Amino acid sequence: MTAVVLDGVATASAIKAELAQRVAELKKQGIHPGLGTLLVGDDPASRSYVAGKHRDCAEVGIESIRVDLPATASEHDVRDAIAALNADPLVTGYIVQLPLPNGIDENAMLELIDPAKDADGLHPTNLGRLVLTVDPASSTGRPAPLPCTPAGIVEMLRRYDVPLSGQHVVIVGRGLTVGRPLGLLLTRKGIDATVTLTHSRTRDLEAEVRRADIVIAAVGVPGLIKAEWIKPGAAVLDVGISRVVDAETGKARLRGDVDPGVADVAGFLSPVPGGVGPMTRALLVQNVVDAATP
Ligand SMILES: Nc1nc(=O)c2c([nH]1)NC[C@@H]1CN(c3ccc(C(=O)N[C@@H](CCC(=O)O)C(=O)O)cc3)C=[N+]21
Repeated sequence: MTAVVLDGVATASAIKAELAQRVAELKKQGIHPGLGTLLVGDDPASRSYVAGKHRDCAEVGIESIRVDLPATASEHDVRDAIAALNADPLVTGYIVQLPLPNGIDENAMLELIDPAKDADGLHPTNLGRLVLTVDPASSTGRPAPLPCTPAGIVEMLRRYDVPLSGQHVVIVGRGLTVGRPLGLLLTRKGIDATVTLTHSRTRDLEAEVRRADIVIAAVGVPGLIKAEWIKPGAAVLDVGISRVVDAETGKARLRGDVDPGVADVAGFLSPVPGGVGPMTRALLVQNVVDAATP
């Protein structure tokens, strides 16, 4: 058996085409969404992600405003940049690219973001709203922005008709941007998955993964999830991105958390690259467009 590939590039393109139409309508009403990015330091991976986000904005027809600070920037400099983004009327939503350099308190910086401009859904107010909203159908007012990777994962599963209600999802990794908010999102009413949230101290990871209808791996350990761990037909979504040097070619390449042999056992596979990464970016643009929509 060979898994159906969950194609994040094609799915993200479809979402961006829908967003481009919404943006054209907004512009007719004089509303111009704009994404700001704040990048501190010169990590090449972070640079390439930020560049991708600006390309997506151009594709959808929204402005993007890029703020880059050197690796030597102080926490005070970062605070000033965040205050400027909060005040800039051209920036209707923005992100602080993580990780920040050592010595800068990430959580303290996230708290400084204006929650109304929080395109990543990582301000404590918006994370709090994610916790508070068990049933989105019964909540009133503007929905809080969702963290982009969890939202992208759910959107991908929806568009491929992978059932979630009552299904057992095993998440590998408890990080701020993926595992923890994803567990909250998947257990909402209307989605209704059952979630096991595993991490580096989980006693028997293999045994947990074997029980899963859906496995979502977001830890950054190349090849951690083995084919023998996967229930035949299960959906496997790879969210890990590690840069490794290929033993044969000597070139740097991307490796996910999922061993390639999983493709022979799984029913669905979201690969790296070309899976959840592009979906994350599409849902970021969606958050910006949503925030600008009256
Ligand atoms: N505040 C904040 N928000 C984030 O959403 C955020 C962040 N910080 N820090 C880092 C992670 C990582 N992340 C990715 C987004 C897209 C791809 C992506 O498009 N990946 C392509 C390939 C990219 C490549 O070739 O390097 C793919 O998987 O096909 C990857 C990684 C967002 N993150």
